[in-house]
Amino acid sequence: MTAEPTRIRVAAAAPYDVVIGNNLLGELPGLLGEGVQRVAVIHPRALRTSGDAIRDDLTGSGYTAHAIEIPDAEDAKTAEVLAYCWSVLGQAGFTRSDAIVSIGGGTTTDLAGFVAATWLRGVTVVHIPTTLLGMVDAAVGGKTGINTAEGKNLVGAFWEPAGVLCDLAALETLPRNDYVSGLAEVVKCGFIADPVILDLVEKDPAGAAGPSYDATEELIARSIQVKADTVGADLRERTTTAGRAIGREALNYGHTLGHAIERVERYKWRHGAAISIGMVFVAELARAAGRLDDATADRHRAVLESLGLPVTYRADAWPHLQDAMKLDKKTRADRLRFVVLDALARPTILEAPDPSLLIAAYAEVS
Ligand SMILES: NC(=O)c1ccc[n+]([C@@H]2O[C@H](COP(=O)([O-])OP(=O)(O)OC[C@H]3O[C@@H](n4cnc5c(N)ncnc54)[C@H](O)[C@@H]3O)[C@@H](O)[C@H]2O)c1
Ligand SMILES: O=C(O)C(=O)C[C@@H](O)[C@H](O)[C@H](O)COP(=O)(O)O
Ligand SMILES: [Zn+2]
Repeated sequence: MTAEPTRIRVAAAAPYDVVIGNNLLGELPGLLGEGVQRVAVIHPRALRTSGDAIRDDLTGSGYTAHAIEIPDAEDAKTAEVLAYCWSVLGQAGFTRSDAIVSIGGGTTTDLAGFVAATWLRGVTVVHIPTTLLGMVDAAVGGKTGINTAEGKNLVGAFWEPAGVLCDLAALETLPRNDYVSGLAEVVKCGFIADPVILDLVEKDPAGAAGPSYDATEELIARSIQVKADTVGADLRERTTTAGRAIGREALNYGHTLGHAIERVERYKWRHGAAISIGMVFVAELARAAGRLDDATADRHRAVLESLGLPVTYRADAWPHLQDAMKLDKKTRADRLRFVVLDALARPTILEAPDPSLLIAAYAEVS
């Protein structure tokens, strides 16, 4: 007997489910909806076999299925790859009643989501994330986009999927480094909203660093719930600061410095590794600003290090990182804005911190 999949609803304008389980392909036609004739399956080379299996399935169900193979990892999130996808869709005659399916990690779902948002000003997309990071974060919530030389995700759109299918079997083939990178976003959800996540990781960090941990499914479901609740309350990241409450920006915890590191590394680093350092940095920043207690600040380094994630970066990179942070999406005019914690699970915004605080915080991670 197969266990029933877990379903987490995302309260978008058109609400959709994130489904967590095994063998979920049977759900795909229902998500594509009525009237779809052509489906483009966008996947990286590493997932060609899975892409082919989906196309065979779709063909068997009467669709005309096209493959669009894209480069691996961040090399997919470029204007050139976007234009290539548009040209395949154009040549295959894709209309507004046709659809896109993405299968891959967060880079694939970000790119494919943006293709769907822009083709004919928006067509249906279903995401099938195959990395931990894709399942708990990238495929959920409708942020799509690409990088430019100037910064991470600088061009994009909000475009919600019709559904997200997380087949846990995909995690079995994921390289350990990529699994651990996804755990950075899981830990992020623990710090900003659901501390039970931190308890589950701390109970057995060596076990938690792989998909066969007995709490893996709970970690995934809890993280998706945090993401679904947060985006459901602020789909377009419009709640910046209303009193102490912040909206979707909370999900950007650790990303101000993290994205800057990714740019300095010319997008060759895994996202989660950069975000890990970014979270330790903002914990130190909050501590230096007198906002966060020592125990919670120290807990960041301890939990991330216990998973094998990096917590330090090159001291000499600071000027370049500062430059990159100026183009962070939370920045307003020349005022940097950081998501920090006032306490565990109490995210807020620290606006235009004194440069001495930034230098002190960076000294702690370099
Ligand atoms: N849109 C959002 O809300 C959001 C949220 C978080 C992160 N992101 C973005 O997600 C991206 C990172 O995603 P990622 O960490 O999944 O990286 P990724 O997409 O580069 O995947 C990591 C690697 O794993 C391979 N892979 C994927 N699935 C596999 C599987 N099942 N078995 C074996 N190999 C597999 C890929 O080919 C790649 O080499 C970043 O660009 C980041 O900016 C977006
Ligand atoms: O969904 C969100 O909102 C997030 O901030 C989630 C992040 O983990 C993710 O990396 C996102 O792509 C960052 O968004 P950006 O707008 O800072 O590029
Ligand atoms: Zn992220």
